[in-house]
Formats: sequence, C-alpha cells, structure tokens
Amino acid sequence: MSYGRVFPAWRAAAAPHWDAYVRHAFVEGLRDGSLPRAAFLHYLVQDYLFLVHFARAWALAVTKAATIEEMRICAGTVHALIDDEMRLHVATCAEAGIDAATLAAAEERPENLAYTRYVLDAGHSGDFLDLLAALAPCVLGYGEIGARLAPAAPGASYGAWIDTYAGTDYQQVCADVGALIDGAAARALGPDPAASPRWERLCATFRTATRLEVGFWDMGLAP
Ligand SMILES: Cc1ncc(C[n+]2csc(CCO)c2C)c(N)n1
Repeated sequence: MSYGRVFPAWRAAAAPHWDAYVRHAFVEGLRDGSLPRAAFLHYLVQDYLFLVHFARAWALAVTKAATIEEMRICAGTVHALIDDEMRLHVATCAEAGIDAATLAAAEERPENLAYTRYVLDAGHSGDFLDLLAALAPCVLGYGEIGARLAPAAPGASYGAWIDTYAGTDYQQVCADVGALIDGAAARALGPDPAASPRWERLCATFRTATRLEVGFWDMGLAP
C-alpha cells in the first residue's frame, strides 16, 4: 500500500518499528483466530477510549486545516469515528455483556494514555502537518494490516474486524488521508519535502506514534 508519496517515505524512516507494528503477534492472532477472546475484548474497551481522544485529535485538525477541502476530510473523519467506528465497538462489546456505561467508565491503561495524549500534544504544539504525522500511523497502518489480512478474512474468527479495515470504504479513507498529507506537505515543505529542515522532525513524530502503536498491541496481549 502506498497511500500517496510522503507516507511511504515516513514509513521507510520508521522501518523496524513499522514492521513490529503491522506484523505484531496481536495482528497474527487476529489473522489465524488464535488471539484469545478476552484479549480482543480488553483491546476493544481500551480502543473505545482511544477513539474518543482520536476524534478530539481529528477535531483539532479541523481547526488547524488551511482549506475547506482539508476541513471537510478532517470533519468527516470525526463523524466517521463517532458514528461508525465507535458504534461498532459499543455493539461488539454489548454482545459480550459489556455495556456502554462500563465502556465509558473503563480506566485508561498507561500505554493508551501515552499514545493519545502524545498525538494531541503533537497537534497543539505544532501545525497541521505535525498533527498529520502523528495521526498517520494509526490510520494508514490499519489500512495496511487490513489489506494484508484480507485473504484470511472469510470464515475467520475475527473476520468482521479484518473486513472493516480491508473494505473499500476504509481503503478509500486511507487514500484520502494519504492525499491530505501530500497536499499539506507540499504547502508547508515545498516540492521536495525530504529536503526541508522540518523533515527529520516529522519523521521522528511519525516514528514515535508508530512505537506507541506497538505498545498498544503489547498492552492488548497483556489484559
Ligand atoms: C490503537 C489504534 N490504532 C489505530 C486504529 C484505527 N483507527 C483509529 S482512528 C481511525 C479512523 C481514522 O482516523 C482508525 C481506522 C485503532 N482503532 N486503534
């Protein structure tokens, strides 16, 4: 998956961490169904809390955007997070006997706190592109994982989860976010982004967020 021009360069700069993220044991457990249900539910509860703060981060992106089209994409992501992805978490947890109140009252694990607040801080202390560098591993990593696991989805225990991220709707979101990053990078860094003095710092932000994704999966395996 390329998802634009800048993302592949950021991914290459984060190489060992990126592989640890998209090929994590948790992901392999989703693929072959060996992931214990309790670990999956523990992950979903934490992920619900994660998505609350991710919706806030995308809302911050609305305020940092430079064009109406950028605002539309970021606002659309806030909407999709709240009305689609979070609702799916609530429904899956409800089937397992975890009600919405329990979900909302769950205590955030430190790995979860670290990740979401890091992303929010990248946005508060930086500009639109700094924020996108922190948001990118989450959005595009799940796109890559979904596409890689797609052949395993039919009949798999976690097939519904895989289908969510492998599906054309989500893959289109990834293509849109890749284009959003390319546009913001062209505006802020010029025609050769990697030659900009800001480039190393953007790579570092992307790499840190990727490491925090690895930490999130680790947490998922340790209920
Ligand atoms: C730990 C963690 N990382 C990534 C995602 C995936 N994700 C987060 S927000 C979003 C929509 C677009 O921003 C998607 C697909 C997740 N659920 N949990």
